[in-house]
Amino acid sequence: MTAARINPSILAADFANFERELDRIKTADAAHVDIMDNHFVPNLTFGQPMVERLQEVSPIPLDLHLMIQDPDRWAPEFAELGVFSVTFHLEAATAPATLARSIRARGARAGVALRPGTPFNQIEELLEHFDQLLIMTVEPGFGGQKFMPETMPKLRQAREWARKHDSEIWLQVDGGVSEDTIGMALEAGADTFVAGSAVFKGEPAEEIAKLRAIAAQHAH
Ligand SMILES: O=C(CO)[C@H](O)[C@H](O)COP(=O)(O)O
Ligand SMILES: [Fe+2]
Repeated sequence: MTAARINPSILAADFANFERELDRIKTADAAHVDIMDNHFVPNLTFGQPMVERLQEVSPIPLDLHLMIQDPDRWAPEFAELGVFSVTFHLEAATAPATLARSIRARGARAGVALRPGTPFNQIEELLEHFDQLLIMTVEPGFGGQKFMPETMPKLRQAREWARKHDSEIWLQVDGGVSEDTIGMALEAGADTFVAGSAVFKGEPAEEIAKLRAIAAQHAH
């Protein structure tokens, strides 16, 4: 497996200083941007003008996590902004495979996310259309929640699927990822790690390096 990717979530950053905060995580692989619409989840964050500006100032690629209703309508517009990846929730989408094609056609990687309660078999048949699968390890909506180990069997199923299909799909986990929990997700087959509070609780560059070091140990 290639080296683990660490994507800090700017949901845990200082909202008054995004340019500076993005600079503090420049050693990461991508900045994870949580888009919430106060309908799909009970929280509200950023819209397109904000993403457009983040895209201009960020030294690293943007990894968008859309926690919104009607992604069929909005995800292509976000992809249009030139971001690295756009992930929408399966539970909110009407035509997931068509949407994946439309995201890719705009030059972004297409991702699909599953809530903790959504089983793997609901995405299995469609997974070949995606570049990345996001397995939520908390209920989407808020940072700082506790990692749910009960989502690990689903991650194992996804890793097994990738092996069987000789697929290079990235398997991402998001929610409660820290020095204490990243090992569990690595063992279950994740290769991309979103961490908000764990990165911004201290000096981000140091916290990113710690997570990378743990991942490197697991690789051997
Ligand atoms: O999608 C999310 C919440 O819905 C965030 O990306 C996630 O919660 C990251 O925060 P933390 O690492 O603090 O759990
Ligand atoms: Fe997220």
